[in-house]
Amino acid sequence: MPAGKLLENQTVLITGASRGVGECLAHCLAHEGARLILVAESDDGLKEVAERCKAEGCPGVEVQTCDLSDPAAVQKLADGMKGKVDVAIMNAGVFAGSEEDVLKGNPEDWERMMKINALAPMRMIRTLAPDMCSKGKGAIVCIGDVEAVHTGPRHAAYAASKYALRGFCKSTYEAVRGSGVRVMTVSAGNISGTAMAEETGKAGGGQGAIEPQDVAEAVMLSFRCSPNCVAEEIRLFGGGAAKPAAPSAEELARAAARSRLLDAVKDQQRGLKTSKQQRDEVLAAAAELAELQGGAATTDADSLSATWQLVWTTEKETLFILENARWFGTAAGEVYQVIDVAEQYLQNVITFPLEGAFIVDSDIAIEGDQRTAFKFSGATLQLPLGRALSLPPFGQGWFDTIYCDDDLRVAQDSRGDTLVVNVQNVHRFFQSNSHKYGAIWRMRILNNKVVVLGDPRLVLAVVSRKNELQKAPEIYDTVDYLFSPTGRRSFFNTHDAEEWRLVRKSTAPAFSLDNIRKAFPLLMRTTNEVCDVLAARAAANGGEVEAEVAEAGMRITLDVIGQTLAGYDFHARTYARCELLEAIPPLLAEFTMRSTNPLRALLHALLPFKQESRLFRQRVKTCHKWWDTLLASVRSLDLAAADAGGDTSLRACLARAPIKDDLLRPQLAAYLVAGFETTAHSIAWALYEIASHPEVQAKLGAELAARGLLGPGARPLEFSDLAELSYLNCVLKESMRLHPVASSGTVRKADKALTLGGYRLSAGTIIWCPLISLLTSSHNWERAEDFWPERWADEGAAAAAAAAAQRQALGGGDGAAPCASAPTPLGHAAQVAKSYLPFSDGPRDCIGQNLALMEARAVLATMLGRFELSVAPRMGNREAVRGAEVMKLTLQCKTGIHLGLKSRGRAATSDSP
Ligand code: HEM
Repeated sequence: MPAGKLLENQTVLITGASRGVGECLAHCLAHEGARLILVAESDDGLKEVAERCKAEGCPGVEVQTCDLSDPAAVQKLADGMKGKVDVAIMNAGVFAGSEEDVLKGNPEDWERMMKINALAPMRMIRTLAPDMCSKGKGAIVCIGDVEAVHTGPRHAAYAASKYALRGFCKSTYEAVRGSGVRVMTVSAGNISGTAMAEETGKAGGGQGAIEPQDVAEAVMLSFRCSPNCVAEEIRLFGGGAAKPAAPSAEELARAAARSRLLDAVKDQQRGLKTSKQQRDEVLAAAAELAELQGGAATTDADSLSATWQLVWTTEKETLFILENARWFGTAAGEVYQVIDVAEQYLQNVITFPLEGAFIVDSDIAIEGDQRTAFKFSGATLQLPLGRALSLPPFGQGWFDTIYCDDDLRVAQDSRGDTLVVNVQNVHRFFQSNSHKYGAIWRMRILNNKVVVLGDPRLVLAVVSRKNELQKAPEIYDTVDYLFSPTGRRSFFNTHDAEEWRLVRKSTAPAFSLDNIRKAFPLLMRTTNEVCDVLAARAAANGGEVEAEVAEAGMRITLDVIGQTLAGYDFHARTYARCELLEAIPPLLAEFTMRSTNPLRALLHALLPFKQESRLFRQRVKTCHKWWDTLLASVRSLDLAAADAGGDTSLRACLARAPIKDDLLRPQLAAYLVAGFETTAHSIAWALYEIASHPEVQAKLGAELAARGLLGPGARPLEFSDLAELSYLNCVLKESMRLHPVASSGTVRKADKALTLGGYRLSAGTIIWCPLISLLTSSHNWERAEDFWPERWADEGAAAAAAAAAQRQALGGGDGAAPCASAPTPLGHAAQVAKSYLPFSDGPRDCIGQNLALMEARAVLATMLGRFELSVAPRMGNREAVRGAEVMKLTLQCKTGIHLGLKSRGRAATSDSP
């Protein structure tokens, strides 16, 4: 065990340790190196907690059962602990009876509560406190309730028992003060998942609920307190975190008007193909949007400064150039407006691919809430081969920003023209350029020459074993610092082919279908627990609730990867606060931006005190702390036992790999990062598509019903069902095509000169293979932009063959990759099917694809079996959802994927809410 843990060599007793706060405490304390004595009324669940603590590296765990309502049993327990424990945490408590008021309560229930909640801990303290005082050290913590601080008309006897405990603790605190022994009460209200919450019908939390993990963290805080001071009481109330507010009527109206505007400009080629009627529709939608914004200030540095891309305009000069670029021997590319308010600078750019551009520079000055004045300061016509023609400045004017949000801006200028611009995502940039320029095209990132591929055959040639091109350090090195404080690289981003081979080979057995299948029971438990939480919320809300399903997916996949990778349980499925879930998404967003703008790293280094820089450092530090936790957990595995039992889990494979800690740490980080977000967002996009297509949902419902997997009386999903749910597999496959979470694909570097697609590439060229270009281009697919699951299912022989192949892949354990055996597309040649590469291809393809597909299929089947889905109004229409796409290493929806979940009435399937 690494030195320096908070409770190293200390023995801690926890009562009520089989669940809830007691269980969370056990995990926290195990991490801090404590030996544990876990007590509960029965064995139920207690041994499992003990096993998990051992797996997390706890140096010693003992379990004891004790009926705390029996004074003799309590005294026996207390006597046995004398001289043995350094810390005693009195956590067990009951809420007996009902919520009735004092006039209707049952005295027998009162007696039970007094015995367990007050008299048992009092007896324990009476025995243990003097013993600790004689040693001059120790700590006693009682888990109380805020009902003993603020009492209402109900729960009278329960409150009385907690008052008694609080009083006894406070008095003991005074009595032992100065002896070196600490006594503290943690009073918490409405802890979700506790006996009280369950018995009062609040299981699963609700508004103002506190998670067991929150209480455990408060207790841990007291151990971290300086020895110079003592905490007497900590009171915890729910409602600290802002509850996601339901969208207001104004927000919904704005979202609808925004969608109308985007719909109106669609297919109009930036204004080149606009009829008079369409023009009036666009202007009316823009005016409506401006009015709904209520004249709120739209012109400030934050909202204006960005690189905006033209969506639609009435400006004649711009439309003239776009229409007639071919007269100058070129094609018109994109039109950008680059605004930097701090530098008082605006640049209008019309690109002429591949290397030309017409650039007009202006000085700007903000003149009011909406008005920005500009004055042209120069113009340049940039021609291929580095030639440029300077033109003189020629005028001035102003524009009013009538509407502006994070991604969309509408402006009207001094000549009466209207301009609709948006912020473009990097994946859509790749997609649209590949569509326009075809199989292979060039771009630059700072000084780097980049060649982008949109043809599946070229991509396959680049990623194949034959070429074995290494990943481009210019792009992948940005994540080094996240994966390891010392900059050691993982096999995901290493430049060292030998190191990659070693780790890939050592861990490959963990991803065989036979091995993945062993994680199925864990996956189902985790999925059902998350569904239980959502179902409890729906029940408390009349049967239906709005949920953010990407988060639900991440809570499932994080717990699964934590257990398979390191035998570590994050408990994310309980909806407890989870540091990694908070830290990783914004970090991945930052690293994605760094890969196309390396100057960001420099900015963070130059301005270390900016809030953005501080947050970045803090989050990276949090991740580094967790990598250490995972490392300790992997190293605590009993390898001899694992070898004897033929354990080929990822944890065992990594523990066995002949690598030292400094190299193992980044592998754990890479596996964790690659292994949960990707799958969760794929699940969320598929659920979105299902919710958006009622006919698809109905067909899926019928498929599940036919197998007894739908609604209240459904049987549990089994592993063998996954291969048989052929329509569900088509839906997932199509959704992963249309929303490829690994849109950026893979980026390689030519180590020597090579010929590709007839072009000679010099050594050092970066070769970018954005998978989105393969997966969504109309060069490769019929109805490329449509969600069309049926493309994967032929009614006749092809479907039967595909299902058989799939059965073999997921059930047969022959090691074949499931994507290779999934249905083939309708009406396309096999060669076109090669465009379907959501997991990349070749020796550096996704090692986790079997796990990912099993997870996605099982979660979709379970959620659909338990809920009917609808798209929440706050999502807006498809155009709005597309506008909210964002690449944060994975492709996701900026605002989350909010769906209405209507419970199908199945009872909870897990013990804990
Ligand atoms: C739907 C979910 C997933 C998708 C779409 C996906 C996609 C990909 C893609 C496209 C690559 C190649 C990246 C590159 O070349 O830069 C990749 C690599 C990788 N993936 Fe996944 N992945 C998914 C889930 C997972 C899971 C669940 C795990 C782990 C348990 C995982 C672990 C990895 C690792 C370690 C690599 C690097 C392999 C190497 O370089 O040899 N992925 N993934």
